[in-house]
Amino acid sequence: MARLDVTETFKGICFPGHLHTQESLRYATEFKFQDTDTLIVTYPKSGTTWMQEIVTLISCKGDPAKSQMQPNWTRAPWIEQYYCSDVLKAAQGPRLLSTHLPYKLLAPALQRSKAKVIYVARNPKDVIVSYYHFHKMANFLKDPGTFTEFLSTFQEGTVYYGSWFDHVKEWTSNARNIDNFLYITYEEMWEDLRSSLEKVSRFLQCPLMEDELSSAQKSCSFSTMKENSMVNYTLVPQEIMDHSKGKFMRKGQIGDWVNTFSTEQSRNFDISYASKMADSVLTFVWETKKSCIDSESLPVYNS
Ligand SMILES: Nc1ncnc2c1ncn2[C@@H]1O[C@H](COP(=O)(O)OS(=O)(=O)O)[C@@H](OP(=O)(O)O)[C@H]1O
Repeated sequence: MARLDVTETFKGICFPGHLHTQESLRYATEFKFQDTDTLIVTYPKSGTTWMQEIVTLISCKGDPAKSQMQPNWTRAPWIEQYYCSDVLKAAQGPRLLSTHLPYKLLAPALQRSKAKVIYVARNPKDVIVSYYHFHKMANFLKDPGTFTEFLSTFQEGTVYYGSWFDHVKEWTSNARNIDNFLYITYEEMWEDLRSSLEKVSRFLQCPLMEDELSSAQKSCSFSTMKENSMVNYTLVPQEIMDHSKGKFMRKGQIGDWVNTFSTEQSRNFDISYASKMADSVLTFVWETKKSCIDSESLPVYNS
């Protein structure tokens, strides 16, 4: 199967050619979800790997040995990536799946099942900074140029996987069309990991005992995951991800965008955010545990 070339798109969106083919993207849009599936949905750099680890640890009752048996990309494969169908042939029991695809590409397939969906969102300014650094260390992504250039491409929505604005708006505003939908933010997980683990375990109907919860919390902390080769991508060859240029588990912070954005870039982004999100029924408040409030006020970012 031919990998996508640099200029090739699928339904108007570009994807990293190293991981995608036209067939793999079609496979995802026609995916046969099972009612027992759990699907983690994220825009890139929003906490995908973290949630993959959290769900794995919840399903193995906090046992770190079990969660360290396989790398995250086979434990919770991205359904749009070319190797997914092979990985799933060997899958046993309820499946944990991941996707960065926008809602409109997955809706028909998803609505035919009662699969559980966990949507993780993150402050877009932190997403942009994380995404920018990822482009610099992942050799299979095109050169992002300067931060100013990348910021402008991100705002135009011509980055890999398309517009962040459309992704968040479409998934959250269509949540009611999905039977089992959990919305959670990176910031919420960061501020209170234990409560977030409890929230996800309740959603998965897989309650944890106190000691299991403590063990899971330790294993999915940033410091533990940074050293865990099953999630930190150090198993990936250097020609694909060059860890001498930057780490996949980079900073794991909230509000760190202030160290990269200039005051003017931040102000311009706020204006662009306000106009692009104006038609959303939701306002995303990143600094509180509330996932959404009324649509009147501007977003509040962590600073
Ligand atoms: N446990 C934990 N705690 C806090 N932060 C964490 C954790 N695990 C992953 N991360 C951070 O998540 C960022 C990577 O996001 P994704 O996993 O969504 O990336 S990807 O889309 O799968 O490439 C990336 O963020 P940045 O550090 O800001 O670059 C990771 O460091």
